[in-house]
Order: sequence, then structure tokens, then C-alpha cells
Amino acid sequence: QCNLEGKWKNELGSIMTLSPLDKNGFFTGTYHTTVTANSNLVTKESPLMGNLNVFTADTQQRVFGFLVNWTFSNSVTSFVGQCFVQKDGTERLQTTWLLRGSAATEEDNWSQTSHRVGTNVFTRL
Ligand SMILES: O=C(O)CCCC[C@@H]1SC[C@H]2[C@@H]1NC(=O)N2C(=O)OCc1ccccc1
Repeated sequence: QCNLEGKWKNELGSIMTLSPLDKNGFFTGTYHTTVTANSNLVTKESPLMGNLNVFTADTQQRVFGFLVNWTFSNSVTSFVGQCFVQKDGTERLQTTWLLRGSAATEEDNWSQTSHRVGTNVFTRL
């Protein structure tokens, strides 16, 4: 269990589809969100790439990270997380994300509007 491959959804209803992992734990995928910061943005699928930690012998506690490259805005979101298997066998991806938008100037670079942090939980679709 806790094989990352397949379809996942989070509490916002976004759908993430992850490819099989290669022997180094690398994977690709797509992220489909319906959440837009401004209404005139049409959300489309965005590509992602990620990597599972393959160096630990503990196959049930592996951590991972991935980066979503938003196709409809000049921004990226990195997710880091871990998969947990519940008592009833269901799997949950507990993640923390960091969103980076573009800043007009280096002075603006510190501004809260260009980066945000949060958490998301994903369950199998
Ligand atoms: O579906 C989920 O699970 C979570 C929601 C993810 C929505 C992402 S956040 C970046 C991009 C996408 N929607 C949107 O309006 N974006 C956008 O406008 O980015 C520009 C931006 C950058 C930084 C701060 C605000 C907006």
C-alpha cells in the first residue's frame, strides 16, 4: 500500500493523477484544480513531476515531494508529504504546499501576494 501511482483527490475536489514510479522513485503526473485566484482564469490541467524517497528501508513511511507547474498562471506549487495507511486500509497523502507566484520587482519579492503556504490531504479517487 501507499503506492503513489494512480488518481487522488483533495478536500478542494482537485484531481491529481500520478504515473508509475521509476526505480529511483521519480514520477510525473497532472494536477486538475478548479480553484482560481481570479475568476477570469480558466483552470486547465497542469503538469507535475516528483520524487519519492527510495533510500529508506521503511517502505510504509516514505516521504515524497512534487512540483506543479501551473499552465494558466506564472506560478508553481511545491508539495512535500507522506502517505499514511489508515486502520481500514484507506490511504491518505498528508501534504504541505508552498505556492510561488511572480513578483513585479525584487522589493515586491517579500510580499505575501507572491507566495503562500498551506496543507492538503489527498485520498484515492
Ligand atoms: O486545487 C488545489 O488543490 C489548490 C488550489 C491551487 C490553485 C493554483 S494556486 C496557483 C494557480 C492555481 N490557481 C490559481 O488561481 N493560480 C494562480 O492564480 O496563481 C497566481 C498566484 C500566485 C501566488 C498567489 C496568488 C495567485
